[in-house]
Amino acid sequence: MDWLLPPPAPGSTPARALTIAGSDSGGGAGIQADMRTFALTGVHGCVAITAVTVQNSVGVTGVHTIPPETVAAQIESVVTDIGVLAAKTGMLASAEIIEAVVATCARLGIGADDTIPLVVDPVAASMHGDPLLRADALDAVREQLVPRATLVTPNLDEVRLITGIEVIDAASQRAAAHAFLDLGASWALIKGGHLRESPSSTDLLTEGTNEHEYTVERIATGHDHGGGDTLAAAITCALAHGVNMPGAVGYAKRWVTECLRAAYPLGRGHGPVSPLWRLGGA
Ligand SMILES: Nc1ncnc2c1ncn2[C@@H]1O[C@H](COP(=O)(O)OP(=O)(O)O)[C@@H](O)[C@H]1O
Ligand SMILES: Cc1ncc(COP(=O)(O)O)c(N)n1
Repeated sequence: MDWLLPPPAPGSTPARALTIAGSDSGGGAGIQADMRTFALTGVHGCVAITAVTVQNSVGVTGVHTIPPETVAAQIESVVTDIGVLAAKTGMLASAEIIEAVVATCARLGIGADDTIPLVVDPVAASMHGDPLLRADALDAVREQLVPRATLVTPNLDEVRLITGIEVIDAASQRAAAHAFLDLGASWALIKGGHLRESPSSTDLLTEGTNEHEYTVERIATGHDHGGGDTLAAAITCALAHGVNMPGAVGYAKRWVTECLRAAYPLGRGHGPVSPLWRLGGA
């Protein structure tokens, strides 16, 4: 495991990262997935909660959004005191919350090259198909959130929703990446996990000039809840450690692949990908 990020020395202040996302009461996705990956990577995680979801392994039965000014205040509070080296967004729930997050990030130098990298996972729905973003928030995603992103990490359903592009092969995956760059993201990572009939899963990263492909043989598991969050959280950790973008994505792919291998059943539905493999159980 010589590819892992170095752990902090005991008692020293670790790298800090911020997640701006929703809470998953089932503990597999959202804020909880991010904090699992942050902690097991040796990164101190700060949080700005955008929504409380009532969620278990079967689905989402309730969403209670946090007032946008409280979301903004959480970000401001931790960034101005604790200081973060990278940040990510997950479920942002509404156009009002997106506007508050983008304005606060702009003021604090998060994203769009103001030095603190911002990873945007444009979460629209849970894996069960339950909505996590209001339909009228898509314009705010396109016009405000994506242009702030140092990196945007959509899955193929989010690509279709945000750009209208149906990814079916390498050419349409490339077109999707360029559509996100045209919207204003600095880098785009188009995840291939949803091409379920393919024997491998390929993610494509580009900033418009260079392309990087990350291919992993498809792991057979019904337990992949929180996979996208875990990938984006691991990228955020690597960026907080100063790794460059292609290296950070390479690191995160190895991380999420181990987490997919270690995924476990939970409840009556889909279990989570698991960073608990890091604890080294037999
Ligand atoms: N069965 C699988 N085997 C290997 N890698 C996978 C598998 N499913 C998803 N991945 C990878 O996990 C990450 C999350 O992917 P994806 O499922 O596309 O997004 P999301 O979790 O946001 O829906 C990506 O890096 C993807 O390539
Ligand atoms: C609070 C929250 N954030 C994100 C997801 C997406 O994760 P998944 O696609 O695995 O359901 C989720 N289900 N809940």
